[in-house]
Amino acid sequence: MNKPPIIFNLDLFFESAEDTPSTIADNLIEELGAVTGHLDYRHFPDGESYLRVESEVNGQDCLLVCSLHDPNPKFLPLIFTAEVLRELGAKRIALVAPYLSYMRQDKRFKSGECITSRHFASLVSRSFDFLVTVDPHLHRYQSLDEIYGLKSLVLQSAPSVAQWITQQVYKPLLLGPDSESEQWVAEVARLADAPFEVLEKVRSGDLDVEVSVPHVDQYLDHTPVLVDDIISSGRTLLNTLEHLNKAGMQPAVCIGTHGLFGANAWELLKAGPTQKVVTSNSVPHPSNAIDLAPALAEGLKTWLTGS
Ligand SMILES: O=P(O)(O)OC[C@H]1O[C@@H](O)[C@H](O)[C@@H]1O
Repeated sequence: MNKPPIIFNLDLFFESAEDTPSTIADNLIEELGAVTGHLDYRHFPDGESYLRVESEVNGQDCLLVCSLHDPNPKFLPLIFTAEVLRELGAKRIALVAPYLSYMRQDKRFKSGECITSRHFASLVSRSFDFLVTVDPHLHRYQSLDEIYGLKSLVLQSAPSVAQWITQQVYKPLLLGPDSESEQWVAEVARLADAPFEVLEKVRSGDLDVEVSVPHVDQYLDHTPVLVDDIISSGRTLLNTLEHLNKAGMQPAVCIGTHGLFGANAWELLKAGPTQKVVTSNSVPHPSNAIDLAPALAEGLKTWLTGS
C-alpha cells in the first residue's frame, strides 16, 4: 500500500498569532488522510533562513501548502524547502498554492517593465513536480502551461461560491465588475441558477478605477452579488458599490475568491454600501467563508494516485 502523503504547512511560519489561521493545510490533511510534515524554520541574526526537515520523507510524496499572498518573503523559504526535500529523497513534490501570486503582470505595459509572471513561473517550475491552484488570474494567458514548465492543475472556485450563494443569498443578481470577471461570474451564475450582468471598468492607475453604471432597473428587487477573483486595493468593488448604490440597488454582497486586502481595503469595504464581504480560505482572513479544501483534495487525489 502507498504511504500517505506528507503535508508541510509553510503558512505557519508567516502568520502572526493574531492573524486568522490558515485552514487549508489542516483540512487537506483530514480530507487526504495525510501526515503532518514538521519543519524547523527560523532566522539567523543576519536575517538568513535556517531550515531543517524533521520528518522522514524518503520515497514519499510531499505537498507544500503555501498561500502565496505577500509572496516575496515566502519565496526563498518555499524554494529551500522544496530543494531540501528533494535532496532527502522525497518521491514527488507538489506546491499547493490556493492563491497563485505574480499572475497579474502578464504584459510589458511600459517599456522596460519586467513581466514578473513569466519569471516567477520559471523559478517555481525548477523546484516542483506539480502545482495545484484555484482560479489563477488568467487574463492574457489562456493556461498556466504558457508560462509554467511543470504539470499543473487549475481548479475553479465557482462550484463552492455558487453553493454559498444558493444557501445564503435571497434572489441573487450576480454582477461581474469588468469583462475580465465574466469567466467567473458567468459560471457561478449558471451553477447558482441566477441572472448575471457584467459591467465595464476602466483602470487608469493602481488605485484609479472607474466602473460604468449598469442597467439594473429590472433587478431592483434582487440582492446584488459582486463576484470577482481578487480583492486587492478593493477599488474595483468600492467603485462598483458606489454606482449600484446611486442606481438605487440594495446593499450588495461582495465575494472575492482571493482576499488580498491591501492597505485599508478591508476597512473601506466594510464601511461601504455592502451587506457582507466574503472570501474563500485561499488567503487567511476574517472574511473567509468558503472552504476550498474539498475541491483541492479531489484534485490532489488524482495526482497522488497517478503515475
Ligand atoms: O481593484 P483591486 O481590488 O485593486 O484589484 C482587483 C481587480 O483587479 C483585477 O486584476 C482583478 O481581476 C480584480 O478585478
